[in-house]
Amino acid sequence: MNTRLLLVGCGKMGSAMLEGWLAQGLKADNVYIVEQAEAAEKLEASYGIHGVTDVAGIPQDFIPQVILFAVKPQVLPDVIDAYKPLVRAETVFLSVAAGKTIEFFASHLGKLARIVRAMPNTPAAVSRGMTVMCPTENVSIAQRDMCETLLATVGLVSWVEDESLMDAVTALSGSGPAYIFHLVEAMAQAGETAGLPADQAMLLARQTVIGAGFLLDASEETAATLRQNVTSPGGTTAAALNVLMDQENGLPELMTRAIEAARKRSVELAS
Ligand SMILES: NC(=O)C1=CN([C@@H]2O[C@H](COP(=O)(O)OP(=O)(O)OC[C@H]3O[C@@H](n4cnc5c(N)ncnc54)[C@H](O)[C@@H]3O)[C@@H](O)[C@H]2O)C=CC1
Ligand SMILES: O=C(O)[C@@H]1CCC=N1
Repeated sequence: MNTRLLLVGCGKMGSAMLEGWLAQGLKADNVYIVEQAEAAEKLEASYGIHGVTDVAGIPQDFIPQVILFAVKPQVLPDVIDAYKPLVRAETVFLSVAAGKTIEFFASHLGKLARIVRAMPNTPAAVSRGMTVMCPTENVSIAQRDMCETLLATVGLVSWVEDESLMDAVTALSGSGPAYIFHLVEAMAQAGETAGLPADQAMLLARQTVIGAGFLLDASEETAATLRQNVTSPGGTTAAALNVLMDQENGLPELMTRAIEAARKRSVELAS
């Protein structure tokens, strides 16, 4: 956790990873963050990290091993060119921006830039993230290992060689936490419709999703077996699952449409 890190953008995703890394012992002194003035000051005050508002604020003798872009995909074209002077063999450019391709980074930073396109998710803040990465060929094994070590401290890591799969990854695990939070909202709403007071319905929905997640994590059984363990033949769960698992209008069909919409949006964000 002694990686020299330059983090560009520290909003919801950047701070989720940063909180996870600091909790795991990343030395604040090894981190520079480029952010807007107010955010940079807050980061300095709360974490003792070097916050700057511009690449020009980074000392010449700070040679980052990783430059992590965590700004919105839409602002990257205005931001990226300022980092071209930092291209060096010992520096990996790691991007978490949805949709932004390796070709986009190479076209701005040049062919010598070592680039890893990554897709994390916000549970990284509690070290339960899922990150998928895709490297350029010039990224050394040691640099792949360094990126993997960094992201593995805040969750699980997986790699893909085929970059086009990053759109599906983004749609599944990148956006996925939002689907689960919406599931909590939908269950609470349905509980209210079934007659429960709003705050009690939310308590039950939250704890059921949290408990199911913990059980899934602790158990060696598949999700299908854990589902079957709840389902008594002819009982209440079977009645609900008849609705949720309906071939035409059930959750699998709805989820397929939702994930396809997210995947298509990821493709669009490339341009
Ligand atoms: N929020 C999420 O769950 C996930 C987000 N991502 C990706 O992470 C990136 C950031 O997303 P969020 O954190 O959600 O957005 P955000 O809006 O919370 O954070 C972006 C940050 O960039 C800062 N910023 C804007 N212009 C800047 C500049 N010129 N230099 C430095 N910082 C600047 C903003 O002040 C803001 O704090 C996006 O590319 C998104 O696709 C990836 C995976 C999951
Ligand atoms: O919604 C987005 O575009 C980003 C990428 C994955 C999660 N949040």
